[in-house]
Amino acid sequence: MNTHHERANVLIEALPYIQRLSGKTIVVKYGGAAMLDDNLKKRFMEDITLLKFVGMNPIVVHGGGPDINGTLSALHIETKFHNGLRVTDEETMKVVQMVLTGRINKDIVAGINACGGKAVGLCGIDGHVISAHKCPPVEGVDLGCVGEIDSVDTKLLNMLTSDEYIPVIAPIGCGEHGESYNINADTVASAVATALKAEKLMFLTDIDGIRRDPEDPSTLIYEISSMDVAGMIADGIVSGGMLPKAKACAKAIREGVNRVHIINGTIPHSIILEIFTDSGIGTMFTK
Ligand SMILES: Nc1ncnc2c1ncn2[C@@H]1O[C@H](COP(=O)(O)OP(=O)(O)O)[C@@H](O)[C@H]1O
Ligand SMILES: CC(=O)N[C@@H](CCC(=O)OP(=O)(O)O)C(=O)O
Repeated sequence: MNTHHERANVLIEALPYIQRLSGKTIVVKYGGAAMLDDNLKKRFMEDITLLKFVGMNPIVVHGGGPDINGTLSALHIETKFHNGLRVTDEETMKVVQMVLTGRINKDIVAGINACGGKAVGLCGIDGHVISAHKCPPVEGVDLGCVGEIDSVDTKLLNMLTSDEYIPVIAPIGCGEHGESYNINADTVASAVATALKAEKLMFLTDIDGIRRDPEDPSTLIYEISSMDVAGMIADGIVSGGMLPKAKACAKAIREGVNRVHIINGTIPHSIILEIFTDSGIGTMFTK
């Protein structure tokens, strides 16, 4: 991009998207490789800050699975997953809460603030935003402190977004007796977007979207109906960490979120590319 004219054109092309999404809630699930690379992290913080400055209401829900694994391993605590969910005993729960609400949440908040935004970090315990109960056993496996969401209280989130703040949410839920629950961040992003009737929900991950063959980039599915997700899970096409993500996407679109996308967080400024272009990127979910 060389001339002033070309630069101005780029900004003008963004105008219809800014007009359409101004005042609208955009929930972004931040996770995977985009969270591990410093350069990508910086680009992510810039994108979120930009969305706020052009009048949208971005909300970040973050994960941190790899970071939790690293800390557990340093503490010689075994990591176990079942169906993409961490089997979370009491000891593991302490580490999960420490890593998510302590280190990761504050890193993201500080990063957005350094870009000129005003981020506020919280988890589902703060303001009792996410009420949860213990998840029943999955295929006979007791997942310990893994929670299922009962409700999302939108009051605090609306207070923040209607002002100059950007909420950054760690995926911890709160039980009725004050106990903490570990909830998959994709599930939290979906529930938050649904409760807020968000215009858009985007999942940043380490792959370009849902593929028919996870190993073959040419099999990327550009558009998928939420009705087809269960079949793809049953056929074993969607597995591992993509399981909660695909379920979360299908649920959000069925429950009224207008647009739901899985996009590749390893592409710098992937959020901007998705929002400010007609073709978008990644896998888009439809009803
Ligand atoms: N059909 C599929 N298409 C794409 N990725 C898939 C599929 N099935 C399983 N996966 C796996 O899911 C991973 C993404 O999930 P995960 O690593 O948990 O992401 P995140 O950390 O962003 O939540 C991909 O890297 C891929 O290995
Ligand atoms: C129940 C459950 O699995 N919770 C997740 C919460 C973090 C998360 O979801 O992180 P990613 O988005 O990076 O996978 C966990 O303990 O890893």
